[in-house]
Amino acid sequence: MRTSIATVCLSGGLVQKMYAAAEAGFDAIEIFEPDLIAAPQSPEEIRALASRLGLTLDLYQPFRDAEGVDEAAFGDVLHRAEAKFRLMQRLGMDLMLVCSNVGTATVDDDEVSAGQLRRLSDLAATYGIRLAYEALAWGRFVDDYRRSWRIVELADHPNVGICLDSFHILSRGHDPKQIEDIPAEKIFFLQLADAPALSMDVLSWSRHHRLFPGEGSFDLPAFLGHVLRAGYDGPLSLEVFNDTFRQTDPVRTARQAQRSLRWLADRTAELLGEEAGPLPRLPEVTAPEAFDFVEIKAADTSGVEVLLEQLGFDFGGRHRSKQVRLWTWGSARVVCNDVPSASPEPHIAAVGFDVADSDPAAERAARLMAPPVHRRTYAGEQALRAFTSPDGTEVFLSHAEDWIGEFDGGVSRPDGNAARIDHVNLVQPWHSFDEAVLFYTSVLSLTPQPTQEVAGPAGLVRSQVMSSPAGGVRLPLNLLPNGQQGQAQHFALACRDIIEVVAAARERGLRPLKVPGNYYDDLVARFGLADDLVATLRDLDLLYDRDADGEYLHCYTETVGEVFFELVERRDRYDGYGAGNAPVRLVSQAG
Ligand SMILES: O=C(O)c1ccc(O)c(O)c1
Ligand SMILES: [Mg+2]
Repeated sequence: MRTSIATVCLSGGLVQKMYAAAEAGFDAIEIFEPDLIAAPQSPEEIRALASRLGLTLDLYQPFRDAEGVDEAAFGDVLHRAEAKFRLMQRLGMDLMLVCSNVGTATVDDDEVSAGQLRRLSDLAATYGIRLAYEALAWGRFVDDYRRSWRIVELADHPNVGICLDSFHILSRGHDPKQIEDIPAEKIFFLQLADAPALSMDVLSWSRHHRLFPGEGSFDLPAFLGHVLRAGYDGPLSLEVFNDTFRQTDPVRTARQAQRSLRWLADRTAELLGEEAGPLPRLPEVTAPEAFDFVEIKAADTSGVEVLLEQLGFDFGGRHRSKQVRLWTWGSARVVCNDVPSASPEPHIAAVGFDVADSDPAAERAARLMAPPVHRRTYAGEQALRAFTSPDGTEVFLSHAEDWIGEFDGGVSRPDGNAARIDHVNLVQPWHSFDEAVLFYTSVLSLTPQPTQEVAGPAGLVRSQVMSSPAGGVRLPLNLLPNGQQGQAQHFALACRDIIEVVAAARERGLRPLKVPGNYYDDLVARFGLADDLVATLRDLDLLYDRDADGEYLHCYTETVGEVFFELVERRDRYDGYGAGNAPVRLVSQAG
């Protein structure tokens, strides 16, 4: 599998982009013309650098407004093209992308467009250059790959084929299955991009919001499956126009891009089975169905430990060699760590996921270029496998049975209300939110749920949950408004009877986050709950939600440093997070 990336995906100057692409292991790049024009290096220097870096220059793009024009205008097109063919010769390149006319087309006639592409191909052939014709989703007349293919077929020239771009096809809802009817030798190039589901004009969607495969909501494995079934064996090239990636570290973006292709190849191979050919597979990992532990770090974790005890956790002992203490409540395990770290404030530093088999899971993470975490272990201690996620939280692949004996704690008291970790909510920096979605999708096989937005007093909070098929692991990723980062990560503990748990916790001194009276008046109006239930909710500062699947009762603790806790009780098959209550929480927390 040859991998390629368009320079438009990365920030920086052309040379910087090339170093980043090479560093991330790409075989090739597409040169996006504005990058070359702005570069201080000559085409010969760029060519030599590519060769030194082991990159091939696979596509020069884009050449615009070539076809569907009147004869006078077409003379100018040939003139403009010839200058580009000369430039491509200096670069040592032989494939140019011609995108469907968006600006100057006046003739809506396939025969005319085909004739012009044929003449352009004749000229290209004299320079040893081939043309890949791409239907842009907003093309003036040609905005559908089936039409661009018909025109290429009519042009009937060995130097013209088509370029397929997943964005233009999937954003318009065009059926990609008919790609299989195109002869492989006529698919000259393949560009891949994902995108979030948005309802907006396709041009703005394409120029600002494209994502790497696995980060959005297009079905890229199915799409690539059709292209490979057609027999395409050229490079898989990423072409992602994205406002965030244009301003973040190109080396990191390029690695993220390479990770996305490795994930995509694996998913497509899975889908195609025998037909997949030489697509590289990743070691298989079944999504974890339980959290193993959460680690909280702080210069002083005592405030957190007081809260844990009030909630109902038992002290699970000190670690044999490390300065960490364990707290347990049912299958919920929290490790408190006083070792100095990035922030002195209490924060979630690590999350352990109970994966069925940690060796292949770790091998898979390594193949996906997840940075490994090294922690000192002593003789007789379990060397746990861990990787750093994009936001810096360490992700452990672990089983409590393997490490719990390293703590000197006693047995927890029996508790009919024993909790388990229901979800862990991690705040994401704005520049790595999409990368985090791909990280958890690819490394842990979690599935992204639809994005939600919640209004808080300081701005909108964007939230996307990554979850396992049976809902045992739920990982809401939150993007906070500007200036609110570094605040308010939390994890939720699910119990059987929250009313009993909160009443007991209050006896131990817990003060849940205060909920305003207006909220309970509204609950009565919305759900018509019985008076005594509303009185209990009000008394205990419990929040409530209900949908067709069941009910959700929950409450929050106050925030200590950067963390707070949530208690939840899911009734029946309720699968949400009380999103409607989030504005109330956010205002209370802003206090
Ligand atoms: O947005 C554009 O103009 C544009 C240019 C070249 C492409 O390959 C493409 O998909 C979009
Ligand atoms: Mg394209």
